Amino acid sequence: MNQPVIPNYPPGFVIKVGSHQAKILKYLTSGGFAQIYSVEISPKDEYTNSNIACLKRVIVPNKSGLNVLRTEVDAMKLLKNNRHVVSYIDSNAAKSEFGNGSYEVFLLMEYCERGSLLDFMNTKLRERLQEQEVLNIMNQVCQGIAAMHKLLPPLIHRDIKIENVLISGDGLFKVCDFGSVCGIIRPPRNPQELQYVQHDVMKNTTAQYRSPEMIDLVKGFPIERKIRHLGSWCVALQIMLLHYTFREDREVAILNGRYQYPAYPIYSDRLKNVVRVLLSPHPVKRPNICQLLEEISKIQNIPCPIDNFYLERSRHQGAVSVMPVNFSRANTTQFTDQSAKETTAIRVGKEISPLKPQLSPIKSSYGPVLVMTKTTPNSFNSHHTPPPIGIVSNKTIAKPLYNSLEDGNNGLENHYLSSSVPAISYLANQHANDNIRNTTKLNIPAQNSTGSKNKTYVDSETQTLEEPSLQHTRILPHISTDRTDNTGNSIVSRLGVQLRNVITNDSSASSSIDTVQETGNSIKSAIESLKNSVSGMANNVKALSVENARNHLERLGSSYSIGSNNNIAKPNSAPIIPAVVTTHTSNSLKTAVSSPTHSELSDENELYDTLHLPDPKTSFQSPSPLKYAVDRKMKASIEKRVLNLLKNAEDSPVKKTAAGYGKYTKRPKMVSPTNPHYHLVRQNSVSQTPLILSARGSSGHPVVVPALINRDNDNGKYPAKSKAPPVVPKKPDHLRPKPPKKPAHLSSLKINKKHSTTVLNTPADLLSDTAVDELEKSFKQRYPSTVS
Ligand SMILES: Nc1ncnc2c1ncn2[C@@H]1O[C@H](COP(=O)(O)OP(=O)(O)OP(=O)(O)O)[C@@H](O)[C@H]1O
Repeated sequence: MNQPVIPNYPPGFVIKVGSHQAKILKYLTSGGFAQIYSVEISPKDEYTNSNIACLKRVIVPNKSGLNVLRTEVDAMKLLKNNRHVVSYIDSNAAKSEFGNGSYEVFLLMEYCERGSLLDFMNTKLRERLQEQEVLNIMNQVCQGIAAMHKLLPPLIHRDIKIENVLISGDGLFKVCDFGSVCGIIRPPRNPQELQYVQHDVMKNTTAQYRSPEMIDLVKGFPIERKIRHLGSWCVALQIMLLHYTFREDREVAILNGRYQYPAYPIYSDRLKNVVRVLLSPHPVKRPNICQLLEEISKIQNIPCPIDNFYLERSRHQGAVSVMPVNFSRANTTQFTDQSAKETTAIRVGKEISPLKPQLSPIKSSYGPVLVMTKTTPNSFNSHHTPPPIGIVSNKTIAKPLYNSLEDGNNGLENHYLSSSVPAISYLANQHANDNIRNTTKLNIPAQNSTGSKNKTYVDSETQTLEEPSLQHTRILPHISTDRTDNTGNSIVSRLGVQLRNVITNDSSASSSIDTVQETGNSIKSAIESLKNSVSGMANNVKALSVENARNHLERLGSSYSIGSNNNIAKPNSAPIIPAVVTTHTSNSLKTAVSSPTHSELSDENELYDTLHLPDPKTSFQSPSPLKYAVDRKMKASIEKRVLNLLKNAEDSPVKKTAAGYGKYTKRPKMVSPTNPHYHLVRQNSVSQTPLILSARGSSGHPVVVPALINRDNDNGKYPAKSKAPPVVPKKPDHLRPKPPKKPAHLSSLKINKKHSTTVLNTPADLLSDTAVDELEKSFKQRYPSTVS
């Protein structure tokens, strides 16, 4: 969003925001797009019982920019009064005097006087966050996220990061900045959708917090809440724990689940296990937010602050809260009888079969691999440790203010498994204004007359408009008590507008896609996209471990012919986000995807592969000969390159160092007042430019966390015309920091083979030890549906 530069309001300046008068007290800061003030409001806010609030002022150049702000406001209204979400107070939008057709949006919200989690972490650079602190922060932030995931349809924050967690005066951690929220984004089904999703992910997420499925769209996982998009929080968590030692390329690390712990403080194996499971590159192996919160609470020895709404809905519906897992490993004896029955029912596909033809590719591949999720009842434990930092005591942890959202809803949360009816939610009906209604008519979710198994693809910008049954809209119960809608409108319906704009190539009303080329309408651009993506994939293969390269090969699935001397592109010379296409035509995988029986799925690898592959039958509704010709060619090319890589790798293993990955950040380094070795730097425009962490190695040389490999500038954006980011010259050996010698007491630690391809330039330890393995096993037993 291009923004005119505007002067700050002076203290004492009074403006009207909705039904409130706001007097500027102090200019606080500027976000990527906003000016932030503390203000005195009248009347006072009932929820916070305070007359001090925070004013966010944003100038947007046009109406489409206004929509983005409306999304934020709507999300805040839906989440209002949750104690772990920054509470909405009032808002309004008006035409601005700055720039023709521009608007000014004012958003009044609860004032979090203790600043952000980033600020807090910066005060802890020396002693770092202790386990109880980490757990407390996680617990509270997860509650905020849970409130979003609990909505029907659920909302995904997409930009959870330490800058977007604020701390209120009474020490509560709260999620803020809902400018990137969306519904579930299904996997792209064609180059046009792929381009759109790529664009959208780039625009709305922060690189270092992306989940693997956001980075590697080729895998075809839907980007959704719950386990599949906990990625953002997982990485945030990772940063909290590990921000001092995260050296190597982030995207590669995220994709491969590689991470390191600092040498101190020592975290418990149980917490490490949570991190380990959370950071699994495979989304199926990650817990949903309820399971995560349960586990965190157990480690803390406190009652879980929320009920498992997935499970409740399942029970309510007499169906299961399904999750695609490797059920061959699930210990069904741990389920209750009822659960076991339900599981069986799902396994044989009874519930989902009628809807199966509608499934999108990835849904088909997940298809019957469904298992009841198990949760353990909350248990109170009296001996808990009070949180050490300004965090609420356990006594104050109450059930969140979940309201009538649950009443009479249709319960099934993972319905992307059950239906792919493109949808806009009931929110659309409740919030839509005239502008949007026209669009929501196209996107309203179909629900059958029984109200069960309705869909969940709520969003989205990637939603196609192919579904005919849009007339049976059921308006679900009231969600928010606030219906003033000064600027409000349906979040999802607006996303529907954007999709329509993509499909109709109407760029006038949408902010997301600016050019015809971006919408991928022409065959040429589609082919370009495919080529670039494939090239990106091939290039990325080098950056991945050999093991991953093998996985790529396996996923290609057909007979290979070893190519001659194809050069592999230099590491990190292309975007890490590859396209969808080349795996779609694999016959062997078609078979695996189309009829995965229990026995067929008993092998983990097989399941893994199965889950990765979109169903070619459904991935492209009308495959053209041209597309397949391109596919074949590209597939052959990739096979050649990958095989070549494997061959070369066996001869001379790729030496991977942090210095070898991508370019280094150009950010100026700021020396922390408390610790000269480590720095946390907040970036403006954080949607595109993440927190840059840098450190000084023991040699005194700055060891800067590599910036994104697929970025070319500080805004994290691609150059306008460039197909691939520039290749960064290799750093001369003498300039590289020498990895310090491993302390003797750590030399016996078992290094995970998977991780061993990376040369780590940090004294920190890889903690893939047996104790953690044991804990993971135990975690699997307790959450068999979560971890395969
Ligand atoms: N309610 C609040 N109370 C106190 N400080 C706040 C509040 N809201 C925002 N801030 C401060 O302002 C900063 C920017 O706010 P916010 O993230 O909402 O703006 P933004 O323009 O969307 O930023 P970005 O795009 O950079 O994420 C926050 O990181 C925080 O430091």
